[in-house]
Amino acid sequence: MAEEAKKTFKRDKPLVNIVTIGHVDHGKTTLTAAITKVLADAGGANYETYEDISNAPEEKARGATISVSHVEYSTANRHYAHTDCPGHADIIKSMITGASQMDGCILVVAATDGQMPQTREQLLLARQIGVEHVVVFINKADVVDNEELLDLVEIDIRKLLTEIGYDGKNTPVITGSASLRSGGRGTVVSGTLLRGVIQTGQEAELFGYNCSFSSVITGIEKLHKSFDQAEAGDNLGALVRGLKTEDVRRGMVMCKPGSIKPHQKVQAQVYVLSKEEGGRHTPFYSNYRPVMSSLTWQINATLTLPADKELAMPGDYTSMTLMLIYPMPLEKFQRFSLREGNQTICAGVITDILTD
Ligand SMILES: Nc1nc2c(ncn2[C@@H]2O[C@H](COP(=O)(O)OP(=O)(O)OP(=O)(O)O)[C@@H](O)[C@H]2O)c(=O)[nH]1
Ligand SMILES: [Mg+2]
Repeated sequence: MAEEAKKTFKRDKPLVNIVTIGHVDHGKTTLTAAITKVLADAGGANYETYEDISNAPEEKARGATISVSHVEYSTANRHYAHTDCPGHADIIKSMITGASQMDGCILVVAATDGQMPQTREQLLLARQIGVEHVVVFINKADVVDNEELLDLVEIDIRKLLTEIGYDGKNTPVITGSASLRSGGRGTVVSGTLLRGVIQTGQEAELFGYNCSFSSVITGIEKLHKSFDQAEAGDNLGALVRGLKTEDVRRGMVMCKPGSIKPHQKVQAQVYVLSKEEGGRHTPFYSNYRPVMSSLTWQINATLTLPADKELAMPGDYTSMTLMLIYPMPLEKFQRFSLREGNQTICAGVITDILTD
């Protein structure tokens, strides 16, 4: 199929030779497959699966045996011949012995590891053999929920690029997840199943932040394997149809349609952490506006103390009303905390849902 596909491409655009480089297991082949998938949906490629690419034949080039795969695709302005090799040794061999001069490389760096010795070595070689252009893809962002860590990886790579002689400041750096490319099939949402059972084929609703979407679960993945069903307690990725990546936001809840509703105003019982427990040193009053954090969301909420309570002291136990800036997934008996900067100042539980 790949051979046939190549014949159908018109050579009416400039041809660019590129190669994926990066440390072992950082996701070069997954990204290569993802690019063909996304461009296949746009009409510029034939989708080549991870297996198509990784089972590519060995090749003899200038005396060395290299396990190498070539894929081709087109964008609006260019036609690409993309080389992907497994592991450090094959990448090095292919860059040195390969028949065509590489115009550019995609440096894949897993956010979970950051820069590794082979990242540096391959980038240095790319520079030495005259590869002019580099695009960095910081991969596996789906398993890093710390924005600062992603920033650090980016800063570190820019530093490395500059050190090696590339324009580290202006090199395009893209952060994402090659394995969660959604291209047409839907979007993968990840999280923990809190209760019940889900099965593929079931309808689901996603909501939060004043948005709500109806969808169908078309796939369930746990530890990189596919399943038809998942149970409470499972950490999973669910492929949901018809949603775009930008529709989904951390903190949203996916549930059986109508089973949980968003609410904006609640009554709660709250324990105000004492100074010794890391809480505030001073009291707070009604109309105070901390960040409310529950499940996986965090948003601002305005609190109102009971009429007979002028202030809440560290160490107090009090009821309060909370008005959130958006309706969010909230249920009676749900736990939450109130924060101020990085500091937890109250721990609470919802005792009632209120309507205005
Ligand atoms: N969580 C997560 N896993 C990923 C992502 N991309 C790739 N992986 C996983 O990382 C592992 C390695 O991915 P590959 O694409 O084989 O990595 P590679 O860089 O081609 O590895 P070599 O060819 O052996 O050097 C696989 O188990 C992938 O499923 C991602 O975006 N997120
Ligand atoms: Mg590979």
